[in-house]
Amino acid sequence: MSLLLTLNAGSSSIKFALFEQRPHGLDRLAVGQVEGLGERAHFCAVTTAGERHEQWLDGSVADHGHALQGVLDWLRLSFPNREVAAVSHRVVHGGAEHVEPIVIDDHSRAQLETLVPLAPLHQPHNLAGIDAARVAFSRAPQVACFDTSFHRSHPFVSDTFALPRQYYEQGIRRYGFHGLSYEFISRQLKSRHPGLLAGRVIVAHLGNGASMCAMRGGRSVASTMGFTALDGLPMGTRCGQIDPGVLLYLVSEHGMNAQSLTDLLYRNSGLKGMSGLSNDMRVLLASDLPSAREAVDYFVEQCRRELGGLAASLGGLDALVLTGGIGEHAAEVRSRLLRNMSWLGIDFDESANQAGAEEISLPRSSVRVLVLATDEERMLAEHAAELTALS
Ligand SMILES: Nc1ncnc2c1ncn2[C@@H]1O[C@H](COP(=O)(O)OP(=O)(O)O)[C@@H](O)[C@H]1O
Ligand SMILES: CC(=O)OP(=O)(O)O
Ligand SMILES: [Mg+2]
Repeated sequence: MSLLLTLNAGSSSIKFALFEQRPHGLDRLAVGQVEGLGERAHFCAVTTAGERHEQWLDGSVADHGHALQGVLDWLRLSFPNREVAAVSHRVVHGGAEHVEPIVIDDHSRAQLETLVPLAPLHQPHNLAGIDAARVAFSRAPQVACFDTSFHRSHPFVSDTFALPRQYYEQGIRRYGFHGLSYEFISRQLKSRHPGLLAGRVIVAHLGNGASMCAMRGGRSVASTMGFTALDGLPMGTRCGQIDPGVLLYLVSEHGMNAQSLTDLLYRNSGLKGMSGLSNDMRVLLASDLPSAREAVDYFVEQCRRELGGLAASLGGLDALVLTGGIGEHAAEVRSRLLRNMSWLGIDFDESANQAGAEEISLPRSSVRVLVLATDEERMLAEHAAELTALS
């Protein structure tokens, strides 16, 4: 049976998962990650059978190539004589063109490079992962799955900014991101809660990157993220929605340029910038620092505003799904987000919320509130299986 490898490459880490194509579907064989790229890299993989493999990788400054060599070595050791039939990559930006996954060739690889300025925190690393995988797994097709594709169903009003039309034509649009996560949740609704799929649903993907997606009939009709993955909700290190006048002011009065603004808005803002402590929600919730409390307050406030805005855009709400690291695990954040929302039809059950139940709305709530685990890796594998079966 063929193996599929999925890669989600970030600036300092590569997360991976290994799947096997079986007649009944895809079985996950292992998950792992290589952390500390650019410094001393650490490899860790755990098989579904429970075997754990950890090691420090050789090489003074380990890069994406070293990391994938580590994956290759582990594969040879743990799954001898098994060939990887395809490698599936999460690529954050696909622009206006890519409405579905593709098998990468030289032409598409070059085209994806032009989108680096639109996703500086992700795209360069996604492409470095692809380049390294083309070397490490030279016989396997490389599949790119885009975070933006799921949102290409946006109507024009959710896809544009209020700029002269020529900018829209030039590609300055609200693309939206976290599409693999939303697609997975949409498929989960279809299989587990089919009655909800046709309705008006908001999915909140609250992780280190955070966004919300308004869906109708399981398709995206609006998202809080825009041209880049900076807009909308505040995130671990990103600012979220900001008055563009602030940026003009920082350029004209503080002498900031594109590079210093990129560092400020992508790497040093959000929960980390506001708290001066950490980008990690767990650390902030456990802290007594007033700045940590303010950062969480701001996060919750912006989530509530966007929730109300997207519900208005949908003309009402049938279900809210919470997912991502914070959405799935931070009961306190969920509780603060859902409190005093009866006006929107949300009445939640605090004990079900604290207990980690899948459904946390009360029977009288006209909006059903679900906590569902997302799985971007499985979505990557499913796309690669579908695409390579066709080619
Ligand atoms: N038990 C928890 N309580 C509160 N926050 C949590 C918990 N587990 C994870 N998180 C938060 O989830 C965020 C990471 O989300 P995740 O979706 O894993 O991010 P990534 O985008 O890196 O995949 C971090 O802010 C982390 O603190
Ligand atoms: C698009 C995005 O923000 O991704 P992540 O959550 O992985 O940072
Ligand atoms: Mg994420």
